[in-house]
Amino acid sequence: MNELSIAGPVDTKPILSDRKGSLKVTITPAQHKTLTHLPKRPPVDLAFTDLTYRVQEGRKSNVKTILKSVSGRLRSGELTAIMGPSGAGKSTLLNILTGYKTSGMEGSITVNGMERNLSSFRKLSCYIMQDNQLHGNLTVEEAMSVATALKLPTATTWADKQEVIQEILETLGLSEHHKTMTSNLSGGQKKRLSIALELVNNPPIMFFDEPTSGLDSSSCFQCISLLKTLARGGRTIICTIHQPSARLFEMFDHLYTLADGQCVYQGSTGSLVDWLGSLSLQCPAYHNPASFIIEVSCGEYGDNTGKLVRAIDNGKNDIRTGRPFPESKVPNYNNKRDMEMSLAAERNKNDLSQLQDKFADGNKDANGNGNLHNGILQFAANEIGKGKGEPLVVQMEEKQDNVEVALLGEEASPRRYATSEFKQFWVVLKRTLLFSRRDWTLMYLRLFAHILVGFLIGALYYDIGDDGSKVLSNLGFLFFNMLFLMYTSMTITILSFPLEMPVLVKEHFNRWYSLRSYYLAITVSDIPFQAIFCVIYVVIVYLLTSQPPVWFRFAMFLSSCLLISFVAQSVGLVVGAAMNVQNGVFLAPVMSVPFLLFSGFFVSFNAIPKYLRWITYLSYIRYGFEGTALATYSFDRPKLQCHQTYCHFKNPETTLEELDMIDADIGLDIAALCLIFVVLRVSAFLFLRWKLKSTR
Ligand SMILES: Nc1ncnc2c1ncn2[C@@H]1O[C@H](COP(=O)(O)OP(=O)(O)OP(=O)(O)O)[C@@H](O)[C@H]1O
Repeated sequence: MNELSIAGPVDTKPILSDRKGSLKVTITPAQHKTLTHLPKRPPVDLAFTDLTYRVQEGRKSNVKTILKSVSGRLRSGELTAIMGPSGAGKSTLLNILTGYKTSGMEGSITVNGMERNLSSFRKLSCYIMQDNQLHGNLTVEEAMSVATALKLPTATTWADKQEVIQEILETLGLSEHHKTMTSNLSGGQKKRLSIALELVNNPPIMFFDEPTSGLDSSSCFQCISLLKTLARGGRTIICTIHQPSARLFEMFDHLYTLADGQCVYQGSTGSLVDWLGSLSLQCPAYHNPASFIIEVSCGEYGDNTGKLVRAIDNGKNDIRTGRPFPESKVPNYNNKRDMEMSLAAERNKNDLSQLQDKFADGNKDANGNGNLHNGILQFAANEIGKGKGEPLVVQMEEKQDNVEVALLGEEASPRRYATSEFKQFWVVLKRTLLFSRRDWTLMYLRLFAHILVGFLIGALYYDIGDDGSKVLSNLGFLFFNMLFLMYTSMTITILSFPLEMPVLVKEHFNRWYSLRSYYLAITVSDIPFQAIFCVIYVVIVYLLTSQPPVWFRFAMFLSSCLLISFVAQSVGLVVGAAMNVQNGVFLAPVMSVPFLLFSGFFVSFNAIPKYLRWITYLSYIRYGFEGTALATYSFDRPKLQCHQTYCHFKNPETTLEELDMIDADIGLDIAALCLIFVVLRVSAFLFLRWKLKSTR
């Protein structure tokens, strides 16, 4: 006999059997799950009035208006869908509301009736972008630990953080996957993890860009159910969505529809069909209302956009309330009954939030979802009917006060981030070191390449270091070292760094850490690995090629090689920060060619035309090559051995004269490399900052 056990929200334990008695379904009561350990945050209503957004296209005079004086109001405790045909301006509106885009915008955005302060608003909100942007090399648990370490105040104890993680993972159905690598999660699980990470500090406003994209219908349902549960907990949940199924559509509380940058509908999803009908736009029977409004917006039933925009006053009206807004901070009730009704609805939201666990669990069962949902709504409706009017005035006033205090508190706080910059640096550093350890390409392939090439070079130039007849080959060896160290450290950074960008954009925007802490952490994190690989390579080639066995010469040789690899890594960072992988992989080697040509190996300094000599001063390869050449041949090195009748370069000074390095100073070479290193690292930071701003 098959037995199917469903951990459901129902308190009874019915046993269902088919007629033959072959299937037994046991519904066991679920654990009571609530997000009780999350920090308390105020409910937030967001309103925007006469919002216009313009971009400049091509020439300066060509201005395109994407949003045309739209208004709207998004309430706490509601799940809002922003819908519209492709190109209507949904993502643009979302980007403006989140504060992701700020330039080119006109109009007003208010938070709980007060003009939005972007800085404090960003602390109250989070933006979950379409493509999840997760680090694949972390387990769910590790990702959550990083989020709690960065997003919760440092004073929060380890045990409390663990409680928060446990609670969120359980509520979002991820606890059994806590050891799974993020890269191995399914699409729906990745989406839930993205939400879980942002839920850590319990932001009262959550924005989602197409949360259901790429998910199958069951995962879509789970995802929207989850968003609805979050909304029922008093949060303001706003998402853009492309034509949801009728089942999904019903789950949204509030619909905001755009067409050609204007609002064509704002109100409850349930009122949509009637409202369109009142404007002589009859939704055919059994037709999905979501599809119908999109078809109407696309002009499939004639040009109705103007009519709809006028009827809804471009978003100033709301079909539910029929009242214009934004409303004043203290609601302007017409009479006592209006006030009581409104407050009862407010309280009802709180009642519903107590049921969020039941709703969430119910969604796990694809068959039972709808009924459960209706059941909860029915329960809520009954609760409204019970009329607990008298104490509500006090409740509401308290809520108003709390909102203001909380918002003012956030605004008054000078801190942009929950933790100190040092803590951010430390957490990001530990996370980056963990990635590096797990990244096969970054670690083991790189180590293998250094050892393999080291032995290959050692075999090719075996024992030539002290042979007066092979000095030219030895110079070739010195130059090749520069080439190898430069390319390995540069390309790995060019390839890996741009892949980090989307995660950086998301986490930095959602106030996980400052760019400075992040940059410092990634700068520091790769230095030890690069240093170890470089030391291994240099030891192998130095010994196999029989370079002078003198400690101070080895130290100078190694220092030059280390600095070259650090500088090349910095070039990789600049290129990786400024451009994408394709452009970087092509441009960085091409841009290195002049530096290689002017390194002093192909043409000595005096032979270079005077007007081109300045390039040699910029060539870090020159300083590295000069450093290793001086470490090998300078400092009164005794004459080399000569096994032939005549060795022109038997005297090391002859080699230095030939290279125009007789007066060169290794101290200057090392100082120049250090200076170039610092300049490049600062430039990479500035490029990164510019890139973060320009992507917005
Ligand atoms: N920087 C820009 N320069 C020029 N046009 C832009 C720019 N950004 C957006 N647009 C245009 O604005 C319009 C709205 O874009 P948006 O991405 O907001 O649409 P959308 O409703 O989200 O579309 P979709 O559903 O296809 O993602 C589109 O016509 C788009 O081409």
